[in-house]
Amino acid sequence: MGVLEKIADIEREIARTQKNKATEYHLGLLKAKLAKYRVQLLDTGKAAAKGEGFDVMKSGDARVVLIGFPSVGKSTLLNTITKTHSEAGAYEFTTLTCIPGKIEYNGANIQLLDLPGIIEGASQGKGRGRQVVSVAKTADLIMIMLDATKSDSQRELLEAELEAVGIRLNCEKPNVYFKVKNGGGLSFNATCQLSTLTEKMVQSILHDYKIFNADILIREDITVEQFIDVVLGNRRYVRALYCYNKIDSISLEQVDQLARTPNTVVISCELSLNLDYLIETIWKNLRLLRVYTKRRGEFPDFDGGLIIRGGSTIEHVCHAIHRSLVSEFKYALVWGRSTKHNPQRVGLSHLVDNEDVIQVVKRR
Ligand SMILES: Nc1nc2c(ncn2[C@@H]2O[C@H](COP(=O)(O)OP(=O)(O)OP(=O)(O)O)[C@@H](O)[C@H]2O)c(=O)[nH]1
Ligand SMILES: [K+]
Ligand SMILES: [Mg+2]
Repeated sequence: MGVLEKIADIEREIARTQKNKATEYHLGLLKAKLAKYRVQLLDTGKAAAKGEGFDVMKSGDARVVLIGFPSVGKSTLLNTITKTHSEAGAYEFTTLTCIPGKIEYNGANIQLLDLPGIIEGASQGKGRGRQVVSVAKTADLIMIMLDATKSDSQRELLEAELEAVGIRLNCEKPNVYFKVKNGGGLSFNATCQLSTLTEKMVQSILHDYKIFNADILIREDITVEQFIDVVLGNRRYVRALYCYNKIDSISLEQVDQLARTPNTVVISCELSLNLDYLIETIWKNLRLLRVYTKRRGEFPDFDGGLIIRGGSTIEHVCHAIHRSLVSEFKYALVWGRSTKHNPQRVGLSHLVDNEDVIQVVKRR
């Protein structure tokens, strides 16, 4: 009998078994068996050819990726906060590919990706682990979804899997200038006190990587690991939000404690608890800005607006309006948080802020 038939058999048996105290144990065994076969399905790639179903096109203003162990409620969340349907079930590995959904908030379209659950060893390729973590690398925000009823070790295990593929969560790229050259030896400088890293360590690390000529300028107190990250260069620095689901099944005290953890939101998909706050927090973590443009003598359209990344300038805004606008740009008038007085006349390099109103004046 093939894996698919075995799965179908067990699913049938689960369906016809009445749920009660006496059958609880039997059902538990069936679900465990089902999960085992579904992992086999993932490993052998029978569910989909290698990588198939994981190359979802980026769309919208930003991408949020759901990462978590099986059955924490990732698909249920997608079903609850987007119009897309992704199969959810009480057994592990219900989801086998990448399912995209869309959150509309504050005028922005945010892509939300549901993925198979990952297990310990995912980064080494267990289950669909490798594909899942490589999708995580493309995220603007990783949502680490956890089951509030399970032990907190799940959180560290997930972090370790993401670390192992070069994802760095909630930290900035180290402020280091590093450039490999063709000759001239190693030139090492630091603009600050270093508490662990020394010139000698840097030399021996670089020798290990067969780098003998390079300029190194360290601008902040970093660790050895951070320096190795800089040398390897293929690290992704991604923001992460921790989301504990199923708070309907734990005590109020426990909810309260989890909710106080940094970068954390507690929810219940089943009872629709705190979902608005989750979406608001996603928006904040993405650091997107909404700005409004207006023509001379007219009011801005506050229902429209442009969605841009935090840290954007007037030049970025011009590009978002029209490709050729920068070449015709004379100055811009800005009303809002980014200005000292309203309106303020600014140039292309002016940093905009959320809810700014912008009027671009062209050269004639
Ligand atoms: N009590 C409770 N159960 C929930 C909640 N959200 C989801 N569930 C249940 O958790 C189980 C797993 O849900 P899924 O959405 O399939 O979980 P998943 O993380 O997508 O699972 P995989 O795709 O298998 O990795 C289902 O039986 C859901 O009904 C919740 O807020 N509270
Ligand atoms: K599931
Ligand atoms: Mg799922």
